[in-house]
Amino acid sequence: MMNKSGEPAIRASGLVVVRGGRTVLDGLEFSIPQGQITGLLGPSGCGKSTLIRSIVGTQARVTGTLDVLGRPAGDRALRPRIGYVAQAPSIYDDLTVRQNLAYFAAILGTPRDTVDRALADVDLTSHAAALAGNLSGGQRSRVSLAVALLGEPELLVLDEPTVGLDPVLRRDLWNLFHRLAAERGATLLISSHVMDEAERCHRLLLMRDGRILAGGTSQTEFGGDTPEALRTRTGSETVEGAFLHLVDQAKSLEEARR
Ligand SMILES: Nc1ncnc2c1ncn2[C@@H]1O[C@H](COP(=O)(O)OP(=O)(O)OP(=O)(O)O)[C@@H](O)[C@H]1O
Repeated sequence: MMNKSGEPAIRASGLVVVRGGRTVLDGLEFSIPQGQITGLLGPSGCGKSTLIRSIVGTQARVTGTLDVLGRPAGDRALRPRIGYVAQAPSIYDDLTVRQNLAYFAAILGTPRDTVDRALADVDLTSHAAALAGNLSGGQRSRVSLAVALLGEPELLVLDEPTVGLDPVLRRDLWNLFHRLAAERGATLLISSHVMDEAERCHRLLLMRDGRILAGGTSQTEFGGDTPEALRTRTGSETVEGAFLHLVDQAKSLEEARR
């Protein structure tokens, strides 16, 4: 299932994205290790979704280097190897949960038993016969996640998967993410603007205003700071504290340059 070990799952160098005349990603340098959970954190509008879309190959006007599982991002051969869950759930409201999964399984050509496994993974077995249109927001996003799990992708890219979920479901989903990494060797890239989720990740990439604030290749050789390294390096008790410390540091550097 995994690539040659030692190779990063994702590697970016000089990555730039311009949208509507604005430089939304400004020369990113980072790498993401295989088989681990990397959290992509930063405030709303900092460019997380743009970076995620670049990685899964749906973003226009991407320049620089962006390699995913050993191939250039967007390469057709990558499609079955990546599971992507966007912020808005992409499911059919007039089909049941099971019908949604069976439909996507047929398109992907995955065996039928993958449907039951994906349902169990996201804890929706008891809702298999419910119409997707009648589900809560959190349940709908779990159906989207189940669709992404069908093909047992090597890389799972999840854009804010825990938004709007209650604490119990959030915990259960994070347990699932850890099982996918530990037992199936999957690589997960998970965006969030909730800093307390950072502690649940193996590695972190912190973003602000289209730039990497921490976790880029300048800090560590192999991409991503651990939450602990970030806290230690900044003398903070929490990742949120570390983030604020780095924001202030970046601001005073900018001011000193002026
Ligand atoms: N067509 C466009 N023209 C100009 N700016 C744009 C365009 N599309 C997006 N942007 C800007 O690009 C930036 C990055 O957007 P993006 O959706 O990647 O942010 P994000 O970090 O995912 O935010 P959120 O967490 O709120 O989804 C935002 O500041 C947004 O306003």
